[in-house]
Amino acid sequence: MMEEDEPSSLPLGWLSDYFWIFVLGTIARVRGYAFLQNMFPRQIYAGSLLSDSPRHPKLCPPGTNASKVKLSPVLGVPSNSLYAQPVNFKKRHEAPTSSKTKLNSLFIDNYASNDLVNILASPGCVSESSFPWSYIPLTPLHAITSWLKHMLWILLRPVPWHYPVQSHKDILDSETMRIAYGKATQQKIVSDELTVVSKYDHSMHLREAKDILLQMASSTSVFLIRVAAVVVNKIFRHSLSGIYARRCQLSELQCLEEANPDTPIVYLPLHRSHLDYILLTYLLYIRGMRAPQVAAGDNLNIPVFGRLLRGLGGFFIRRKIDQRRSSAESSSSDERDFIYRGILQEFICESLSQGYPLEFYLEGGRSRNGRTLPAKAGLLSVLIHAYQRGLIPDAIIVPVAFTYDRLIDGNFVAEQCGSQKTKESFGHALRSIWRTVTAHFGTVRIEFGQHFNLKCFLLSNAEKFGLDPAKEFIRDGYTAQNEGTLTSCASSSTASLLSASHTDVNSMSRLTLDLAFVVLREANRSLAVSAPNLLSFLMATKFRHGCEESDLIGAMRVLCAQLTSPCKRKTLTFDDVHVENLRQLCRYSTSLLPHLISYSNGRYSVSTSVESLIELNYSCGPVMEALVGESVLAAVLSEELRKMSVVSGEEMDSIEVCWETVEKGALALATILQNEFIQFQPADECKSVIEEAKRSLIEWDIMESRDHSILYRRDRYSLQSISDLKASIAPLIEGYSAIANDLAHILGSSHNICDRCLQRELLTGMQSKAKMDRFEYPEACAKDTMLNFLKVLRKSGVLELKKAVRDLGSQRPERESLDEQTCHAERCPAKNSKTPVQMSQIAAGGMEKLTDLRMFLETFKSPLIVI
Ligand SMILES: CCCCCCCCCCCCCCCC(=O)SCCNC(=O)CCNC(=O)[C@H](O)C(C)(C)COP(=O)(O)OP(=O)(O)OC[C@H]1O[C@@H](n2cnc3c(N)ncnc32)[C@H](O)[C@@H]1OP(=O)(O)O
Repeated sequence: MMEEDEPSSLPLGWLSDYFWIFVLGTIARVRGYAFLQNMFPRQIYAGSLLSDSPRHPKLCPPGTNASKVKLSPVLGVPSNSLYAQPVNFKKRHEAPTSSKTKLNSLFIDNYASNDLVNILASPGCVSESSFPWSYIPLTPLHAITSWLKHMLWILLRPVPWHYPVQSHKDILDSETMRIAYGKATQQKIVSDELTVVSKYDHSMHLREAKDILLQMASSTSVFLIRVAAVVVNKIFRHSLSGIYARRCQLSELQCLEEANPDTPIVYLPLHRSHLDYILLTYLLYIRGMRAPQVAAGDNLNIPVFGRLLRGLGGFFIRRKIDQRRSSAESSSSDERDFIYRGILQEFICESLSQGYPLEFYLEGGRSRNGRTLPAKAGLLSVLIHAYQRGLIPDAIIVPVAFTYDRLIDGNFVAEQCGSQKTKESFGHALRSIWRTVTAHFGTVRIEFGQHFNLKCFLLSNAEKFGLDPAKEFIRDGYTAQNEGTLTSCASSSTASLLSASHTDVNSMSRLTLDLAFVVLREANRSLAVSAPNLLSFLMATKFRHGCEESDLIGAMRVLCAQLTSPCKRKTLTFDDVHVENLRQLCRYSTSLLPHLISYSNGRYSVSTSVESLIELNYSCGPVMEALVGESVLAAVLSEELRKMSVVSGEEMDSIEVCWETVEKGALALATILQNEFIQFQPADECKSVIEEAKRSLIEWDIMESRDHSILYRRDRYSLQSISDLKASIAPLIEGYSAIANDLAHILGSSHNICDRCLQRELLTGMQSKAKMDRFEYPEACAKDTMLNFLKVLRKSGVLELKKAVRDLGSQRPERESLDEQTCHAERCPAKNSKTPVQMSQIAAGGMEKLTDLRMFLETFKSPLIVI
């Protein structure tokens, strides 16, 4: 496979190194070194300058003398080639520090293992063995030719598949659309109280369908993908040190695609950055695989870029499928946009049946808190439906996860502090590109989770949800008769966008959701943890008040050992966990997050502004998720220990706690935190997560297992570990507790408040408390924390939402028409508009539940005294 990838297979033999070396070697002898060096500035990195061995470059960390030896202008030479710079270059290239200074190759040793491949570098880039170093002066020219070859290598990658053009006519005339037109007509009859439908109505639906399809459809162009791949490579080699993927996973995917040409691959990545879909398409193109069609929110359909994305495989979908709907809560059949749903379903089914791979983001958008979001199952239901209809023989589901050392999209702090999301626009896109080109973001790691077959999943899980696998998922059972029931609301085998509301089709929708959770959990499991993640986690929990470097390195070693232990098996983006390497990684991570963490005189410290802490919390995400079970268990355990010490009133060497009590407390806390962590969804998964956490704590020697209890030694290590683990969820507990208190206050005095006002009041309340230093963890004042807790309150029957429809068409004054549903908030934006509002109020018996919840959360706030 690799030989095939070599750029020497290009029709560019005459550009070979040796040809140029021969021609220019002669010139060099005549004109001398200086001339060539001035002509071709070269790219040399601080780390590699100190290297005298290409395999083991001796790298210099930032802050030391050597890091002041910086780059000259960037030519875009693959960083691998820099290994070979001879030591004596050091003196000649002491250039001043610039913002372009990269630590690019600083940690290349951490990544360049045999198992990993950097998809930014072509396999044939210069290596020591293939280049005669006696011709060192010609390196710049060599760099240009090898750069050219690299670009051509990317541009001329073999494309294994012709991308078929999708026939709009077939979609518009399909059986599904016929049903959709019928349903839309019925809807019109009911809403307009008509008795007859004119021909005009039918052609109106057809026109509407055509418009929707035009807005939605992609038109993949191989030429555009080729050009985009070159541009992507060029841009990201400036701003990233590397994009690493596992060789074995890539080969496996390639084999999978080659072996199953008729079975579409469905990529389901976690969504962290706009880079996700760019890198995935780039990677697949570079490896000679089919580029997928990617579901993009229609907010990205902006001038110029919208067209470009279409050509690169993007198709545009609404973020809210029924825009006519006034709220997500109502799902009466009247408000469903059947034509849109029909087109979306048919478009996806048609692409899948033509063999296009599909990519979409189950979370429905980028995570704002660094953790995995709950799934939205609409598109997944279309996939299952396409299989049920026999349009595809099966589908290969591939969970994907990206780890960024530093997020290119900026951060989500403003949104978390209550600002509106910035609307995508042409200018915004240009600014983002500029930011990307002019800054450095470390490395990206792509991990593919364990792939599986859709058919296999459905057949083996159907019974769990009371479905008959033979009836539902044996393709041959699908007949035109079933098609009839597609829209008849009766059959459970119709989990599609056009079928009965998924709230009615319980078993099927639960199975679909289960599939979504399996994918998200698998992607989450495979997510690699980077050094900045680890550093952020430690600085946000254990070392909030700063620490000595040696303490940090010690804690990081323990954390790495815990995460890679047999019970966790997390992947780290680096292999070497020796002290010196960890020291370098910490400094490197600090250089990527300078506004959050600083290092001076051997001490690390954290910026304590609310904004910084929120951003730091984002960066902790993957570690928090990996340890969430242990953290919940630690919180409950520490409360039990505190209670026991109070009761006994004496210091004991060890304490035995009843496991059942601890487990019960942990499950209750996990249920409250279920919207924060995908690990606790669905609720019946919580128990296994807590069981697994128990095993981890035992394996890490923090506690011991007895028959029905756990033995806990009161030594410094155990107490400190419990306290550290608890600290990772402490901001959430503090946030929830503050919201519960404020809510009792707000809804106690004003019984009705529109939901938006409630959210705003809660957030501003928390923010003003944070300003007055009333929070131990100010990052608790994040919008997502508040929204997630409100969801919990609604689910547990504390709060209820009521829709208030304002009838402003009448002549009555607005206040009267609102009746008792008036929002009492002073600044209610909906007060003077016709917007229907959601009113939040305490449900019957909700106040008591809220009080219980407040008391429960309060118990976890008391700190554990570490002896
Ligand atoms: C070479 C280098 C360069 C490469 C350069 C590449 C560039 C390449 C292109 C760019 C590409 C950009 C990519 C950006 C990335 C995003 O923009 S991410 C955002 C867009 N994507 C997504 O959101 C995908 C996931 N979301 C979904 O699937 C959502 O369900 C939908 C379809 C958007 C609808 O969401 P919604 O309106 O909130 O409604 P939801 O409650 O989910 O349900 C809608 C219907 O789905 C069905 N449904 C939902 N849940 C279920 C269930 N459990 N069971 C059965 N049916 C269900 C039902 O029919 C339901 O209707 P009702 O029963 O409620 O009436």
